[in-house]
Amino acid sequence: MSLQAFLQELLSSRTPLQLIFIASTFTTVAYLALRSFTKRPNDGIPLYTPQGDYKKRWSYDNPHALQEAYGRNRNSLFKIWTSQGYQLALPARYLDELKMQPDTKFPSALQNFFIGPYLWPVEKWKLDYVHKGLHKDLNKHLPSMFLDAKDGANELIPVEFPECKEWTPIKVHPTVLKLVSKINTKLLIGNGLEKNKEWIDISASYTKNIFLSSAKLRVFHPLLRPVAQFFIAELRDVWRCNSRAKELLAPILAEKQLKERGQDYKKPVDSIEWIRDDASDPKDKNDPHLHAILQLILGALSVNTTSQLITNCIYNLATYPEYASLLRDESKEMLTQAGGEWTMDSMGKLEKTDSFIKETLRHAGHLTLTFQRQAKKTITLKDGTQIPEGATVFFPTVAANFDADLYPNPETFDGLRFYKLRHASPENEKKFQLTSISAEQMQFGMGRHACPGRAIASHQVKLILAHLLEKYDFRLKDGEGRPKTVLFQTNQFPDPQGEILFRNRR
Ligand code: HEM
Repeated sequence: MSLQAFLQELLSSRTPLQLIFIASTFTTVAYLALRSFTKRPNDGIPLYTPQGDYKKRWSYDNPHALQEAYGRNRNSLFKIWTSQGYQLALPARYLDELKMQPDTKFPSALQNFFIGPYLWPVEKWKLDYVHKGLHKDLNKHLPSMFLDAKDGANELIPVEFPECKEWTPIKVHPTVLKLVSKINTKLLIGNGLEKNKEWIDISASYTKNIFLSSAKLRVFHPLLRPVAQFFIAELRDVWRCNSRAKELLAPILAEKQLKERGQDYKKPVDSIEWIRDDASDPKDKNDPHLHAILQLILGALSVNTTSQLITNCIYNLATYPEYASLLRDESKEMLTQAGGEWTMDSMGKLEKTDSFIKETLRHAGHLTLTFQRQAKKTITLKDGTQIPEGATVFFPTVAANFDADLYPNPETFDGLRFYKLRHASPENEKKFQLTSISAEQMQFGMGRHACPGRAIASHQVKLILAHLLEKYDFRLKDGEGRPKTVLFQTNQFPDPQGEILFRNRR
């Protein structure tokens, strides 16, 4: 009998008095459990509590709450209440010392953030195959990935974006999400899966469901989650997608095994192969259940991040029309120089476009904090400061992004901000590119677990923007401002319903 059926049976056969007893016992246990969950650890690290209703602010005003906290404590470690319990915010000066700490001491806390065991029923360490495979192989194969991304953009943009003879409203985020979902499936998995509508639908909806499932699970104390999980609709959807993805990947894995026995076999370049190569447990190599979960996680890390950035860029092109012609001219010039075909080299010359995208990411990155790590052992820093065993730490990226000492007039959208910084001195050339990482530029994290996909993401965003700029003019709808940014906890999403007017260029 399933747990849900058991609970229904239990409740339906009780008298009203017994039901009152069960309900009050459950409430008391939940109350005591929640109290223990929100108890502040006594570790001597100063606590900062943002003004007003700080719990509500964490969920709905997170960027400003973090900016306020950072403004008062930017040079020291401080503790802050988060929806995952108390965590430690790092000052920028500790990042260099911490960035390459080994996983045995200081692993990424991304899995904890998602409360992985409820979403992904596999041994926890096996989820590491994703980032290990990508760090090792993705950038090695960047040239062939770039060709796939280029072909994908050429072929699919005309399919996903309509002809617009007159000004036509387009819901930007769902359109871009579908496009990126197809291109990423083509370049990361291939094997025809990019043409499978069901896979594309799963890949496009998975991220939303894993975020919502973990946000809802977090409301419950860990002791209550084994029961609560069955009542979360989005989590049931995650399980359904996991098992459907397994069925869709099984024939691809079977075909791979068959083909590799052939004499002229040439191993294809795709992320399934990178994971198969790295699988230290031989039975994982062809396990469709494990591969399904790993591919869905990879999709979640790559599809939504990239499509949110492209959506925000389009919102900004419509809001600040002065940039459209500037970027269009740049892209026309570089494409002509390259003989009419984009190459990785010519993409690298799109310096103004690179700056515009980076400024968009500074203003509206998908996460307000990055570099989330968990101390498995107490870490003593060079200045004697201790990060206690078990503590989760993060860097308040959104606060650094709006720090006036780092970025003058931080609220102003200056699409050429990083272009100007890049040309301020010869040694700045490499420091202020979209994919550059430093304590002032933490949108892709830092160190051992910094985003391995940022180079391909950068190419993809530029390719898609160059195509769209060549084909369309953009503007906001009459009387409307830029579509808003939706905030929830540490996430910032471009309005998924936002519409922009597109018109074929004349
Ligand atoms: C605009 C697009 C993207 C943004 C803003 C972004 C941002 C991030 C951030 C903030 C992290 C955590 C870094 C840290 O904790 O230090 C991360 C991790 C990761 N990203 Fe990206 N990402 C993007 C695109 C991609 C793409 C296209 C891929 C794959 C092709 C990808 C694969 C990954 C993986 C595998 C990790 C985990 C790395 C690890 O734990 O070692 N990302 N990304």
